[in-house]
Amino acid sequence: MAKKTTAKQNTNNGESKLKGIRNFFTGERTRFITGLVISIVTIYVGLALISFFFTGGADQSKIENIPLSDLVINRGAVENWTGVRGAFLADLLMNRWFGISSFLILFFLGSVGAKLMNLSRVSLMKRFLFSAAMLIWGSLFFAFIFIRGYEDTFIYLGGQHGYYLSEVMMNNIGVPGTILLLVGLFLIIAIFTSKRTIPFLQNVFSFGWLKNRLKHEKSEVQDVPQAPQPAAYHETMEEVVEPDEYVFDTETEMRKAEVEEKMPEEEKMPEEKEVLQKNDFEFEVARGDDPVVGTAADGGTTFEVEVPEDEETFDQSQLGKYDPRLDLSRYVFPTLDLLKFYDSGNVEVNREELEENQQMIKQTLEDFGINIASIKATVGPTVTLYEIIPEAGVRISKIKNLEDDIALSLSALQIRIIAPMPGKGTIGIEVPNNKPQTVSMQSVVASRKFLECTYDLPVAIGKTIVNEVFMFDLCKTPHLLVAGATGQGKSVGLNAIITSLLYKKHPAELKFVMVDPKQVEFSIYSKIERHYLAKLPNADKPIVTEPGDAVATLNSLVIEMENRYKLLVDASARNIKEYNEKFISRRLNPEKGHRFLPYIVAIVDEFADLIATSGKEIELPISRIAAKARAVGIHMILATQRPDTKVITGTIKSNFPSRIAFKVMSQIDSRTILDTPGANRLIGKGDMLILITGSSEPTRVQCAFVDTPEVEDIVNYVGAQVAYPTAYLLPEYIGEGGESSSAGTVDLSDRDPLFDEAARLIVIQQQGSTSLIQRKFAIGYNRAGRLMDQLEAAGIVGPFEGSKARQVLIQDEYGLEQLLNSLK
Ligand SMILES: Nc1ncnc2c1ncn2[C@@H]1O[C@H](COP(=O)(O)OP(=O)(O)OP(=O)(O)O)[C@@H](O)[C@H]1O
Repeated sequence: MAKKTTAKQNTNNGESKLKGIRNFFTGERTRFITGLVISIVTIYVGLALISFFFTGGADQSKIENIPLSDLVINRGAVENWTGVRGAFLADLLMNRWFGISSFLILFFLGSVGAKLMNLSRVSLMKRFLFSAAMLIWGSLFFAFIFIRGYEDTFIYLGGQHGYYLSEVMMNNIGVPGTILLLVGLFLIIAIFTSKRTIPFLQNVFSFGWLKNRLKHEKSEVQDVPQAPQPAAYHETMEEVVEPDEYVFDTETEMRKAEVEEKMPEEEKMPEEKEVLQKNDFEFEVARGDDPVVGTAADGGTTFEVEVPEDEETFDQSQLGKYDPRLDLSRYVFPTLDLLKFYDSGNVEVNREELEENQQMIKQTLEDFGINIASIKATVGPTVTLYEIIPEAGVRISKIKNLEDDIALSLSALQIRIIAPMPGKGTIGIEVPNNKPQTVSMQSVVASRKFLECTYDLPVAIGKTIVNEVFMFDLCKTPHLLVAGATGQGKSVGLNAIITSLLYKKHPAELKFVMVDPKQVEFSIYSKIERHYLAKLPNADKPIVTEPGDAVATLNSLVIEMENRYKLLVDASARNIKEYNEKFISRRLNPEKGHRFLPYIVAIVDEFADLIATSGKEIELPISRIAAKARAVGIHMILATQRPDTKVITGTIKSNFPSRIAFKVMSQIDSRTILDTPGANRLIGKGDMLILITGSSEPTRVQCAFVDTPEVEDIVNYVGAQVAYPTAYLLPEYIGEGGESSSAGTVDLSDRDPLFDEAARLIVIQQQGSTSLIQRKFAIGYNRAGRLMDQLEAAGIVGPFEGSKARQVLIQDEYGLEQLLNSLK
């Protein structure tokens, strides 16, 4: 047995070493260094090639037909700037291989270096195919052009490769055949390289350019007086229409189309023939494959006017794909070394503990008259699952009732019985390990499962009982309710969710709305305001901490949701993914308000406090977002310490099918969150039950641990990089009373008319409660909240204290009247 354990440990050690080696080679640092080395080598070879043009002749006799080993001994004798190795390499590449096309090898190597250093995001496969094709073509081309001069020069511009190839071609298909082959190959390469090639060729082959020129000349010769045109129209046309140098360009076409649209109706009358003639070529281009359509007889009505109006026909795909990351194209994702490594990724197995526990479980059950047919243990990071098969005839409910007895016999704080295990035909007993292991965020973020996942909003939150990384797609969840008693790992869990997303999503693709009434949980993320946060236009802080601002922000999110729906309908897209795909392929017109839509994840911490202070006012936007926002990429995470039914109401529950429960104090709380007991039997410290929409049973997961210094390192890393000019601005929300939402400072010179009355009420009642003001004066929450802010600014009440009423700082009416007088 001992041998077996040692063997297993050895295997584990071996695996973790292998993992370490793999991590080393795939790590950010290694990639960067490799990229740097490749770039330096590229520059060196580039210098060798350039030098070859000047020194190749002198070096020729010294290096030709001499092996490199002999040359190295003869160090220093060559003139090439890069020494004997450079001279040899340049001679090899230039003369013996591909000639001057060899620079394309450097082009590809440079691209590899830049990609590894994260300086560019080109597709290496495309670069490789382009470089390889042009290398062969270029070599053949230069050899063919300069074939006569080969004997008289030290430099073979096409290299020996091109020289032999062009000789073979000329012998087989003759000079004209070789020229045609070269032209054909060049055009094929150009077609694969640029989307503009085909329209360009269509224009050339249909002699469109010639017709344009003729028309242009004709109109000049006829010298027909120009119809009066609006200045703007005239100027723009001159800028856009250059028939002589005409190249197909959809962007230009669109601009022309707009100009046409701006034209007053009478400007388009048939008598202004020259205008139409001037525009004739536009129809031709719009239907490049059908030159007949573009005659003046068509009346010049179709393309220019219709395209901008009909979203379906808007198509700028010739411009290539829109890159949403372009603004922050240098953005570098946080590296894995910012996270701490707490565990080896492997669970340590304590055989003695396992056997002892098995024995005790068996014994306890036997004491209650339950015999077991078999027992099997699966060791997780913090909990071990013992699966038992009782002998025939045992009632399951009987075992379920023994939770406390088994816990007592195992001296365990909490055990959880799952009877029966879904889909397994066994009964599971989860027992906490004596030595629980911390699951580091590093181990889940660096896992292959996470790195290779293709979820839209991937969250790797921890490890299951079988030590597998547990992941879910927030897009599918689509909203999440997180609950757990204080100190059981809720904040760490929220940070783990945010961290996962930061490791996978570019700032262009994701924005967070953070609501944090405790004021301490999310303040750390302020540093990434201009990268990842969304806020109200006039909010001075990116993290929402005041209930009034929370109401305004969530209502603004509802407006954002509605706006996004309008865009989706306009684009005939069913969801944000389809919409963004259309936008990226430039089939949506930005001038009609279309834009790339980032996902928005709204995280509301201490939701219970907000419900206590704002009640329906906050519940309403939350319910609307939860019910509808999924399709437009807005997802919500609600977290609360107090999972009672007043907070997690039926409406909230029905809209949040996915839930996470950390340890809670009672079975009732567990039922409130998960609809089943069990969360009360968790062991804390990140131990949780996750119910993801679609699954009937919650999964037990040990939450990954991410410490505040780690989060700090990540936000510092992100925050130090180039950012957008501002946070993502949500639409302005006009609150009750017609005032716009504001999180700015309070102006006491502009007090609410009810200010004095409200102050008296608060001081007489000695209760700093917003809802009291609301009730007494029959006003909405927003106005009451603003009044409370003014009372705070005047020093009548203390600061916001979560669910508790504010402290009243003025003890009697006399003191208050004095203060009110001083404000006048
Ligand atoms: N996943 C985890 N792994 C290991 N330890 C954890 C984990 N999560 C939390 N802990 C421990 O529990 C402590 C409390 O966690 P956390 O601050 O997340 O609790 P909380 O539920 O947010 O509490 P509160 O609601 O009072 O803010 C942490 O400081 C840490 O020591």
